[in-house]
Amino acid sequence: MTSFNPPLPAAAPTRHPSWQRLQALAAQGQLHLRELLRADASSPSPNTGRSQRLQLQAAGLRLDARHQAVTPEVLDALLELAADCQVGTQAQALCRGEPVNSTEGRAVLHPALRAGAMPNPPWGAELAQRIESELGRFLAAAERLRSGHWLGHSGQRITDVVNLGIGGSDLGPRMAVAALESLACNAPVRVHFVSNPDAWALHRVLRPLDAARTVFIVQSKTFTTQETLTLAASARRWLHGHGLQTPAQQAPHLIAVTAAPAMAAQQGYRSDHTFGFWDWVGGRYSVWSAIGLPLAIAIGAQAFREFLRGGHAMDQHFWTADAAHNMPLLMALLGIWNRNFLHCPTHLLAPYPSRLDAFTRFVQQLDMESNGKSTHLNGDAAQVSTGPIVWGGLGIDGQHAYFQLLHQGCHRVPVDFIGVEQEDTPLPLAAEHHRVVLLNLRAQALALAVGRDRADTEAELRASGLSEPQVQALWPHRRFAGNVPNSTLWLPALTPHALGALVALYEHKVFCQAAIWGINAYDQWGVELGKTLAKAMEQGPAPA
Ligand SMILES: O=P(O)(O)OC[C@H]1O[C@](O)(CO)[C@@H](O)[C@@H]1O
Repeated sequence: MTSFNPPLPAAAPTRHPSWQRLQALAAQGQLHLRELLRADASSPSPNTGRSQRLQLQAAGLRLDARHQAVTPEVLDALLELAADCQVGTQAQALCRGEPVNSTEGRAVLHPALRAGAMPNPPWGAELAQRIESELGRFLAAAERLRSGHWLGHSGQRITDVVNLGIGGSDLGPRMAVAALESLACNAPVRVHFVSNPDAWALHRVLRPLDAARTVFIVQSKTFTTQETLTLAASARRWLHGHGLQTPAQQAPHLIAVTAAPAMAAQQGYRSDHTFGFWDWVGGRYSVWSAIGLPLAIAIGAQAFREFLRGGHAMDQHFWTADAAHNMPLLMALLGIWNRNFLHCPTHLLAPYPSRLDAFTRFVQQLDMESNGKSTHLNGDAAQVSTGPIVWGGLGIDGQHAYFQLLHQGCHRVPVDFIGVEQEDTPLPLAAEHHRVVLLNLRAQALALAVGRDRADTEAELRASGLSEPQVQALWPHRRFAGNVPNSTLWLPALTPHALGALVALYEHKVFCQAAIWGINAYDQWGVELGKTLAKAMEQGPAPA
């Protein structure tokens, strides 16, 4: 830790008049979403009204937030809150490399990793040059593996790469490789991921592999994470057991990615097989750095650069769009309305494309490790609820599992649906699959918003021929309260560019919420405690 220098003495947002106005608006009670949507449809000024303000486009993505339970007055007050909390000023401080991670005295500059040859970068040309040089190094390694120029000890071409890492050193590249499977499945090298030090997790992956054709990438920002080092030691033992006994024999089969290259060197990793990043890249924001190497191997250097360009396109939008048209800011503000004023403690992510299955787990770390905080930057205990519990999974599967609770349970759970407009699967009936998927997404989003009221339910039961006493006995069980806030994000297709934009969108959303709540999104002292205790327990009896 270099210094303790909070750039802004952020305190509870409750001090702002806009917060109090929002409280008053929430206390007044709001129209049911059914009514809001009816009013939208009959609005004399559909181009300036609620509906228009809740539909935005950015970096090729489309946000439809018309199912959010906000009136124009609420939207105005939320925008005022963003202005009061100086979200824009805080975003500029981040880009200038100020130590916005104030408890660790660190800058937070992951947007620099995806900025390419941006003119006059706020973080300086020298840093931009260092980033480009490391990017060039690891992309060249990815291409050498893909083209068969990176050979194993016995001169054989590499067919399998196994990523060993956990948390941010696993979730980002794992999610992105799965999301871009239409590119990855044609790769000349298969990419596998192991994060869990449970022996079976590694054994399951290694069982069919040929050691002479396998490369391990040991990914760890700190190079001290016990889970990853346990896996790495076991991988080396496996190489040894398959005839690669000396360090020289093992060297072509081992790559390290870390912000602590000296630690990797101490453990015997060759410097030309070590790729670096910097302490100003948080683990959960590191997929844009050399931590993205498995992704680059799976999709190739050109497509990886396209992924970076997608992220940068969202950055440009975030930095330049005015507040009312700013997609990450709007998502953050709607989340704050749901969390702090409608008192929804959880937030569901429901991607519908099966290739986005791992996206929820990725956002869980991004959001919950960043905004799971209860201290304002000025040291005060949190006066407001901060990050929600983020959960979910593939929407279609959820429909047949936990969506019942969303429709008729006692919790109000805001939802982000995610869909793709264009399907690219080479199956004869792919268009029909896509139609069914989208139909379900749209039906769920609408059902959650409007529900089904007593009159409609009664009418439906009467129409089915039931007697009046039967209708009266049954309607409460069939009623859906609705009024569940939800948004749908549309990707044009599952491309590297769209995925990059989607990831950056959620990163900026998390940033905006932290800026408003006045918390540090970039430290994680809670998980550090568990690590320290595990080490202490290894050395002696468990502390009481
Ligand atoms: O990359 P490392 O240093 O192995 O850390 C892995 C993960 O551990 C954490 O520090 C805590 O879980 C995460 O923030 C990080 O992504």
